[in-house]
Amino acid sequence: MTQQISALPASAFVPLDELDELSGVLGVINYTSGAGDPDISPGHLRFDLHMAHGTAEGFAEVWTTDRPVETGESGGIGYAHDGEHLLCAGRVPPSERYAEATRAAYTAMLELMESLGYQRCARMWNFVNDINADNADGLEVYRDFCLGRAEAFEARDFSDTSVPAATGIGSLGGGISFYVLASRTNALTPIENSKQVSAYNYPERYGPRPPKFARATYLSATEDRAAGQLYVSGTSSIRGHETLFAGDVEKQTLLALENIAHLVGSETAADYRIEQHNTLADLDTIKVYVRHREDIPAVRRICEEHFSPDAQVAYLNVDVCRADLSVELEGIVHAPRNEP
Ligand SMILES: C=C(O[C@@H]1C=C(C(=O)O)C=C[C@H]1O)C(=O)O
Repeated sequence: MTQQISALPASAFVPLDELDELSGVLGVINYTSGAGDPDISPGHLRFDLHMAHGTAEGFAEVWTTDRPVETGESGGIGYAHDGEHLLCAGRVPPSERYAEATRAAYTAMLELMESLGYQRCARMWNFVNDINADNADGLEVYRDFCLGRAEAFEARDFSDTSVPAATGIGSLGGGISFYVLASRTNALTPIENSKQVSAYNYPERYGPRPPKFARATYLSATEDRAAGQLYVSGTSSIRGHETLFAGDVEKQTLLALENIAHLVGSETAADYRIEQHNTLADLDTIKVYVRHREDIPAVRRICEEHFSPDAQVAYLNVDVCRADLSVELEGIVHAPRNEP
């Protein structure tokens, strides 16, 4: 049903012990048992995130390309690019306060994107250790991170409607690790969910500066509005701007899925002149973040009722950006459905 289009980014999940057999690699993001700094010594970007409680539950997200890859490092940001897509990564070490270092690291990354000519920022992932803990000033670490990120985007003249799709999720160590996918020429459409307040418009009660991200982005290599890819941000049990069903992981999972179904579905697509009619069964390379390990079987059961049996799905036991959220999901619609 699906086919890969080489002008668009390609990614798949690969077991950690099968990484030797890869070719044509732009980047390998290891969801593994320890964090590291970005590494370009393999001739592609390699980045370790502390997202697994042991290597047995880890996996690698591998980005491939059929073009030659160049790598480099600038201001602590490691990168790999192939002339059309850039993957870059950075890390803010564990600290008592994060806003300033986050602003600096994000600014370095946005400057790098500009200097290399990859300004269409499609997707960002942010992994925040102790995300719900207070920093040294009593501000929640996630809110502290959001403050620095917002300042960096503003300093680089990113308007709210040009911020990427993103994930901001807990991690098990390493401070704040982040990586980004940006494009040189492909058309990028940021997408919002009409059932949710845009994150960048959240009221101040969620923190001094709102989280700057789009609910999804649509990336297309041609004029054909049916042929693009859809990057779905981390999505949770939020309607309007409020958390619903705190303490009920099953209801939270169902509402998060409903949010994604609406975001990828026909009604939203029509609003953005996207000629696709996706359902949850079109989502792939899905990550499901579950706060309490004991909830994973129930969440998995609900997910399996909605996703394609062919979809790659990874379950990670980490904290979520609001203390009252137990679950969050993200994924990519890699290629369009053939039927109208
Ligand atoms: C779950 C939400 O936000 C989370 C935090 C994000 C961030 O700060 O980059 C992005 C998506 C989600 O991972 C939400 O606000 O709906």
